[in-house]
Amino acid sequence: MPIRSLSIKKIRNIAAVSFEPSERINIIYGANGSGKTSLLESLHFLGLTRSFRTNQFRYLVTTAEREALVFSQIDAMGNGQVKPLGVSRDVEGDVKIRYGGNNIDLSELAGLLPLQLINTDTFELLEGSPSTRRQFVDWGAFHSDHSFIQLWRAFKRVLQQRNSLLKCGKIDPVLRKIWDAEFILYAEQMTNLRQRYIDLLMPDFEEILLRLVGDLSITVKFSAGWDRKRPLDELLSECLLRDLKQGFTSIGPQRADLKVKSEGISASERLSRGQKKLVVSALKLAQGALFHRLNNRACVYLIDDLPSELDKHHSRLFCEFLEQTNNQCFITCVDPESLTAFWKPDTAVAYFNIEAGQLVPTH
Ligand SMILES: Nc1ncnc2c1ncn2[C@@H]1O[C@H](COP(=O)(O)OP(=O)(O)OP(=O)(O)O)[C@@H](O)[C@H]1O
Repeated sequence: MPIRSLSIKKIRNIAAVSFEPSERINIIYGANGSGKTSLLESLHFLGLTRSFRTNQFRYLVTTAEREALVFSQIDAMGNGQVKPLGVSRDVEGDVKIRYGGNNIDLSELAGLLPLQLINTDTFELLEGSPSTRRQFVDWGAFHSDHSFIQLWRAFKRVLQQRNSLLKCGKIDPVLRKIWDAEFILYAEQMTNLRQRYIDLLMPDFEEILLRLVGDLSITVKFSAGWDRKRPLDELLSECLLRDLKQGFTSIGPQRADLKVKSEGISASERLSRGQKKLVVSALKLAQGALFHRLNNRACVYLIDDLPSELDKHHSRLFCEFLEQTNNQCFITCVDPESLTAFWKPDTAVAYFNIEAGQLVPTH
């Protein structure tokens, strides 16, 4: 199990909370405004040094305090070797990440604690901009191939350079040739990894979707950001006049997307709220299943208000699926009774009641 113990300080209404979570299922329940989502936010902060609710970090830190801190003992590789992991960040944004007594950077942290979040914002995966779906694809590409992060960084640097040349309104042909050669090299390699990841993910997604929703026709197609049937250098040349006018590169991996459709129509237009939640959850659960197969490690799932939007039958199917995975789950809800009946007696389920930022183990 990844997280053995947790200590949270100065995050929203949580002044100080320490607890030992279950290796499998943790139900955190409490009234509105009690701190359930703040607890999930604290775990998200531990894994990614930021909130999922705000881009303004100072709002995550308890009012009138200067610094948020989450400290944990984690078995990152799932091999029984437990090491301390601590993340702190002050209101100015300065971050410290310590693992096993050493400072580490954000990409090392992301590798240690693979997190999956399912909350109301996850509808964005269907309804939001392509960048949300690129993040989804890149999470998987990052965790399934170690070269992806280098390629992504190299491509970002080339794209910035190319765009700043385009912004000048004219571009030296020799210079353009040099930058385009690099652009194409990284674009192709990065896109191959993204495509390969989606190809690997689809069988898991289809299987999980069938279990969660039954016979709902959903197709997921990766779109690279340009027509891959044609050479990218040709397309870049064709788009040059337009790109010079706009001051940015209009084709390439920075425009990649996932097209999710039901019966040929955009899933965001066609599906009900509950169906959307189940489709997004199936995508995220598929990522966890594939991650486990490729890395022999579990993910940490943060699921805010699991029962919302779902009827009892689908909540049960969701819980039954979670129960059969190896993931460590932190699930919030208002009423614990809405989830108690779903677990087998031998599943390690821990219940915690949160009241005004104070956590008490129950059951
Ligand atoms: N920076 C902050 N400092 C102190 N308290 C805060 C801060 N930000 C938010 N709060 C308060 O923290 C409390 C916990 O909010 P949270 O969203 O975690 O509740 P919740 O249990 O998830 O509620 P709900 O069921 O309504 O979603 C709220 O009362 C909120 O007003």
